[in-house]
Amino acid sequence: MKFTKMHGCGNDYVYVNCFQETVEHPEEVSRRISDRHFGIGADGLILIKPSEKADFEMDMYNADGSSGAMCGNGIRCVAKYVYDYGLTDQTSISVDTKSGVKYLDLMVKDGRVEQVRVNMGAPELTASRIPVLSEAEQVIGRPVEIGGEEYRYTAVSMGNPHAVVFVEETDCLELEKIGPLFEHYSGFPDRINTEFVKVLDDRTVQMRVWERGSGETLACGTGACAVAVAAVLNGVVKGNQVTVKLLGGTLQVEWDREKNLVFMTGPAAVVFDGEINL
Ligand SMILES: N[C@H](CCC[C@H](N)C(=O)O)C(=O)O
Repeated sequence: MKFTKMHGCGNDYVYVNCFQETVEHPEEVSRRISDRHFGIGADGLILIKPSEKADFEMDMYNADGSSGAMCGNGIRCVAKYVYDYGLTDQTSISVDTKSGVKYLDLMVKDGRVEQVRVNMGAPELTASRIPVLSEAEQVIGRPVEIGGEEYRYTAVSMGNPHAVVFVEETDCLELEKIGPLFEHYSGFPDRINTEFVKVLDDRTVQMRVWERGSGETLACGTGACAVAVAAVLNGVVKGNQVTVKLLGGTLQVEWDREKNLVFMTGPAAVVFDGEINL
């Protein structure tokens, strides 16, 4: 199977051009190739497919083989792939995902995509639709006890579920301990992606993330969007543009309140092309 290894802010996936390749049992393939010792090493697998509804389709799998409904860093890399590898010459494209069709603007320099701006759609705040179990209609800064500790979290879906927790410090967090406790908490029926966020100033936050199905990653695009929405809702930033610093890079997120649309802008990079016998 031919593949291209790419990353968005260090959130790295194996990309397969399914206009040319056929991938049987993608869940199993994702588990195998994601292993950083016995496989290629990645946070998961992303298939780039033809689509009836959009210019392309993104079919994303986490490292544990579970299907991901949306992937912010991944969709920026899909945009870079289809332009740089000649599947399109358009700089505005649409990509269908399990969370609907997304619209992207590609910023090209010397014939290659450097940055991508993604219309990530509207944030979902209704608890039952995220889903999180809560007696409240929306979960904004509400208490939850997980692993014997109390946290305050804000629940946001960007097509996939997120729990955003504001903390004093992120560096000292033992994510490998608390991450799985959040991911598998009974109050999150479909599991959840969890972001731990430190506010740096009234426009900037830094975050770490424990991703559903992949563990700690260096960045999470949908997570950065959920964090920006949660920061505005909790009043910890001014305005509606947030700079989100992640371990692997920085994303710019804007929540257009009139249109209720979230826009994420960030980089995408190719690491190498390869071929693997599965
Ligand atoms: N782990 C996520 C999918 C990948 C999201 C993340 N890598 C991003 O950039 O948005 C989930 O199961 O919902």
